[in-house]
Amino acid sequence: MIQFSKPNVEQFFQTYRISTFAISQDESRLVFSSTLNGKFNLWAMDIGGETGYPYPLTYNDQMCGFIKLDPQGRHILTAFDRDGDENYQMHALRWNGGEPQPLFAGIPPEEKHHFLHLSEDGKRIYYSTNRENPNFLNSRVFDLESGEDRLLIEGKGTVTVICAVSQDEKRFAFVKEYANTHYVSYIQLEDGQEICLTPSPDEVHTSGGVQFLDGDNVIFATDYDSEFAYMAHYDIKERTFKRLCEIDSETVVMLKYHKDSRTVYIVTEKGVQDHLYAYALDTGELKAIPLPVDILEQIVVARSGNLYMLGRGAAKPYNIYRFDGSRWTMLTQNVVTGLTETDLIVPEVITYRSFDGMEIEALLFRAKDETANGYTVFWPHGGPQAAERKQFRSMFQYIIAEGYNIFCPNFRGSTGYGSSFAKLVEQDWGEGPRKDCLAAMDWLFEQGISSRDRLFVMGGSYGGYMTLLLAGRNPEYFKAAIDICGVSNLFTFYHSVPEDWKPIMGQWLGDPERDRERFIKDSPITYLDKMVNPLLIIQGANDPRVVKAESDQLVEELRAKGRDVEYIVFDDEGHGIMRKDNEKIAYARMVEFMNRCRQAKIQVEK
Ligand SMILES: CC(=O)N[C@@H](C)C(=O)N[C@@H](C)C(=O)N[C@@H](C)C(=O)O
Repeated sequence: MIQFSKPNVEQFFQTYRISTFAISQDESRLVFSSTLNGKFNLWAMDIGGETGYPYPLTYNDQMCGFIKLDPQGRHILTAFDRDGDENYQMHALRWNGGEPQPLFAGIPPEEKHHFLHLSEDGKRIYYSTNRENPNFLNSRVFDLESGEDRLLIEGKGTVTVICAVSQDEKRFAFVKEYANTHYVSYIQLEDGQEICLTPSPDEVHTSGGVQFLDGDNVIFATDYDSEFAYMAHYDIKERTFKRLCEIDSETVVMLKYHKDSRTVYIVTEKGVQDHLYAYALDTGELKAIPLPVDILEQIVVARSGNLYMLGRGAAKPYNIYRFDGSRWTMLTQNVVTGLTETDLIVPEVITYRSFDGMEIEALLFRAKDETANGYTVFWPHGGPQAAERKQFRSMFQYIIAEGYNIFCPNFRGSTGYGSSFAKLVEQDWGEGPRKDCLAAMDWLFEQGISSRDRLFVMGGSYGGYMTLLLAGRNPEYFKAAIDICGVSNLFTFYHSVPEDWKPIMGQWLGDPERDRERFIKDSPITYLDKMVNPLLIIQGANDPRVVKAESDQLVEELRAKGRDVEYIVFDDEGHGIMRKDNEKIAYARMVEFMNRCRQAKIQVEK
């Protein structure tokens, strides 16, 4: 029989990313933002038949923040940033695409818009912006016909964002954010009165995802007085709060209401996987809907009741699906060219005990016997209040096909394991989570999966920070490390984050004056002398979250000491690597770097 050679980096990157999508009101047209031609652009597919063929709508090669189709099919509303700077600015496009037209003329490059809602008649856009209020944001309504742009909600005290609009556009919901684990939703009434949706705004809790059932009733997700967020109801007339639907050990992360059938679609997260349910408002019946993916990124409920979903799985790239009440149809055929799902690796979900007895969940991807090289890549995730989940990553599948195992611990601070667990990283970036990583490495050694000579550490953003901190404090545990846009210095990071993150920095990370000693202890740059393992550092020049200076300062210091540091900067990237040509360069360099380090004799004191 013909023997095919093993897949190379090219093959894994024939898949594309999809970041968001929209469906036309008559469900004949799907518009999505994707790297189908290598860089993010908008694409359309006519899906009146069972499937369609994608055709391009833009050629500006930029990420978009949202897509909204005019209900009468006159135009498309969207927002683009510039090469990863995350300053998404609203634009309109002709229905059949072309050159995007800015909605606001002459605005500065640092202005950004978060779209929320387009009125039923397609005339008014509700959005939040940093214009005139860079730290706390303002929410406004822009009239597309008259050009009037009116202030609705002024952000005061902390970041404040509009999150729902009643059907008659007289009442608005907005959310005040104090931390990733503390945000509170309110309703603004016609007379300007503000009503908190939970019994006490002073209790630390989350409440968000508000949906108006009608002018007087809203549903939302909250963890008020609970470890896991549930669906709650608020009656504005009666001023009453009620728990409506709780699902054991699952966190409600998204709600979508379908008015005609009085059904709420509930998305929950539980550890490394998502779940979907249909909840009947009139009977309280809750039905699980089996999913064709592990992770749900976005759902849209059409007027007909059809569900559209963007999702991915451990061995399934991003795809958009339609659910007609009985079966899912994959509308975008995004697969790894030439491979089947059985050629790809799905992870085992394992648990291990950490230094203080806490149980930690982790994903273990094992390379196939025929390709395994005996080495393992240890991947601390970003966020830090995110989790590594069963989400397709071309990079992972490529590295595994090259023979490496990958291990991803959901250390304390990860989401999906309850509110208290997520809070454990707050103001403790470098101690508890790092010790969870060391306990995971010890577990890998005890199980015979890896050893100190056969382990690499690699991560992005907070994961890059943890990689660098481990390299500085515990270099004897592994051979070499790869940092992708990681924080190197908590003092400079604190001052360089986007202006609208500043109100939450104290709760999230701490205060550089009050917590000076801890900032020094938890900054990787404090440990230059011990940072002796070879390092590969990758950075986007336009990253607004972890700015390039974070990588520059570390590279400069280490090179001055004569250390083995490779440094790659992508001029057209922001926080992470999004463009396919850059992905191929970066991931091929990672594998080359690890292959080189495997051969080299590296002396780290054990
Ligand atoms: C609400 C919000 O945006 N909070 C931010 C402070 C936040 O948590 N951002 C993270 C998603 C993030 O970008 N963190 C970096 C450091 C990362 O690890 O990716």
